[in-house]
Amino acid sequence: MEKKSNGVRVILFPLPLQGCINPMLQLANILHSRGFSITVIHTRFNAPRASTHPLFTFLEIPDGLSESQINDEPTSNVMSLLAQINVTAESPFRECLQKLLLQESERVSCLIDDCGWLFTQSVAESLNLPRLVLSTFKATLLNAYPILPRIRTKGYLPVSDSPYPVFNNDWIKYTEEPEKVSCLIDDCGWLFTQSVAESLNLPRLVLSTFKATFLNAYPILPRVRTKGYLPVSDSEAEDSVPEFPPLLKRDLSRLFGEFGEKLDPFLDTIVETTMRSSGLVFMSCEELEEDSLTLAREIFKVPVFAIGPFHSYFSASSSSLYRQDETCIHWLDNQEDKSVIYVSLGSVVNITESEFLEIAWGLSNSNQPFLWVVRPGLVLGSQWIEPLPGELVRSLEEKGKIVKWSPQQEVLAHRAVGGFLTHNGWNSTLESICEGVPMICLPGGWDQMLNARFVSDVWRVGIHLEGKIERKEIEKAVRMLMVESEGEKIRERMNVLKDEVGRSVKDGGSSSRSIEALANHILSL
Ligand SMILES: Cc1cn([C@H]2C[C@H](O)[C@@H](COP(=O)(O)OP(=O)(O)O[C@H]3O[C@H](CO)[C@@H](O)[C@H](O)[C@H]3O)O2)c(=O)[nH]c1=O
Ligand SMILES: C[C@@H](CO)CCNc1ncnc2nc[nH]c12
Repeated sequence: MEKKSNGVRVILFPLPLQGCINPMLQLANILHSRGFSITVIHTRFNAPRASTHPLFTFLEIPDGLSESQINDEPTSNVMSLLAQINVTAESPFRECLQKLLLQESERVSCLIDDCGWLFTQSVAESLNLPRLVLSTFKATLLNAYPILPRIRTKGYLPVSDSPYPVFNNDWIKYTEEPEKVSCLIDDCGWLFTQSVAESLNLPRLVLSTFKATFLNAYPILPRVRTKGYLPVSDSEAEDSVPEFPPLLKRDLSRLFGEFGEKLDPFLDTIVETTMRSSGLVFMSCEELEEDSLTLAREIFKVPVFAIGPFHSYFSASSSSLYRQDETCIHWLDNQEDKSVIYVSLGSVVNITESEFLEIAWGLSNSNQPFLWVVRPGLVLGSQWIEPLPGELVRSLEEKGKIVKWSPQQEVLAHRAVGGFLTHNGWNSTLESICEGVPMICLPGGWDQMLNARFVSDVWRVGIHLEGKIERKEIEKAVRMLMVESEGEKIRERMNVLKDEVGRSVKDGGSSSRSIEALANHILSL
């Protein structure tokens, strides 16, 4: 897939959340494999690890967050963090981008080097750089170069073969400078980037890290909130939201959380700036949501590219912000095929202590082996797993393994994993589909509510817990998915979906074609 540099640089600016950094770096890998050079501008908070991406240039900007916010990892209270950083990161971002574009305008005009260098002309030509030669000899001598070989062989002298020196071309990388910065691609959660890009005359593309169906709902979410569906009565809980299928009314309160009308100006800005952008990129594909992608074109009236999921080519684990506990892979190696339920609620969802205990008892009682990511800070008011009583820890350790952070994609790809109890963040949902792992859905809020509905009600590749974090329900769902015949049917449907999505990223598949179109679009900007 690797292509020669095309002399065009793209600037990426992820939101500083694990769930947003992963798709942005996936996009970076995809574009780099098509010949684009990549610069990633990022905040100090949740800075991606540059060392795992040596081919990209990373530029850090200050973000105005306090030391305690930066060190209080992992992220909690996403909405307020985003509200704050969307104010404080604006001018550092503008300055950084301005400086970058200024450098670009200082073009390198030519190379002047000594006539004694043998390789510089071809190097310069291959990079389209004019070359001038400096002779440090009297012109008479250089003039004689064409005839010197003839003089030497004329028989005036006895001569030995002179070996040619070997030159190392490694340092020619310096000429990567005269390239064009073609556009900015940043997260749909940034509110100020469209205006900054416009003021600098730089085209901007938007990356949605959500399913297209969810971004499509932004224009109507304020109306859905005020429509009077909330609070939802028991008799209406199962009804679908007419404006927003396949969402159910019972999903609405968790979707909006405590933010209410404070969300409206964000949603307005995002819709309006996306419409002014030069294009919209989704980490998604036609096979998963053809209708929503068509609708996105109608709503936002910009070119839309669905370019994923490319997880099988570029693992999301490489952009992990936290140290991954590799011992889980060894542990999985000792488990039977498709016997393990993997449990993870992503990087931002929080649960209460009692919910935590219910999950623990549910897993323990299910009698299935499990691998459970308990992120430090997952349980409100606790550092890590202290709320678990000692006897429970011991019984958990017999059957399962608890880690702080896993190499999730490798885990999902492991032959021993047969199910995923997930919060249905869009990344986790896609990774699970790519590896053909059926799910148990426990969404925490926001887009997760919608993703879970698709998994359980539309694609029917998972079991929905319907928010019941109760030991009996969890035990029942785990056994249903992992050992009962119902689980077998779900697994079969998941294998079909996995294959469809897998075809999309192969040569000629819809995502591959869409990447081609995106690359051409960027080159035309
Ligand atoms: C807990 C854990 C996570 N991960 C990786 C897997 C995923 O690529 C990524 C988590 O992304 P998501 O599954 O989308 O979840 P999350 O961090 O909640 O993501 C946020 O951003 C997502 C994309 O905007 C949203 O869909 C979610 O609702 C939002 O909360 O981190 C690991 O590699 N190891 C881990 O142990
Ligand atoms: C439901 C809450 C956690 O309890 C996560 C919402 N997650 C998010 N909320 C808003 N913008 C986001 N961009 C990426 N993720 C985002």
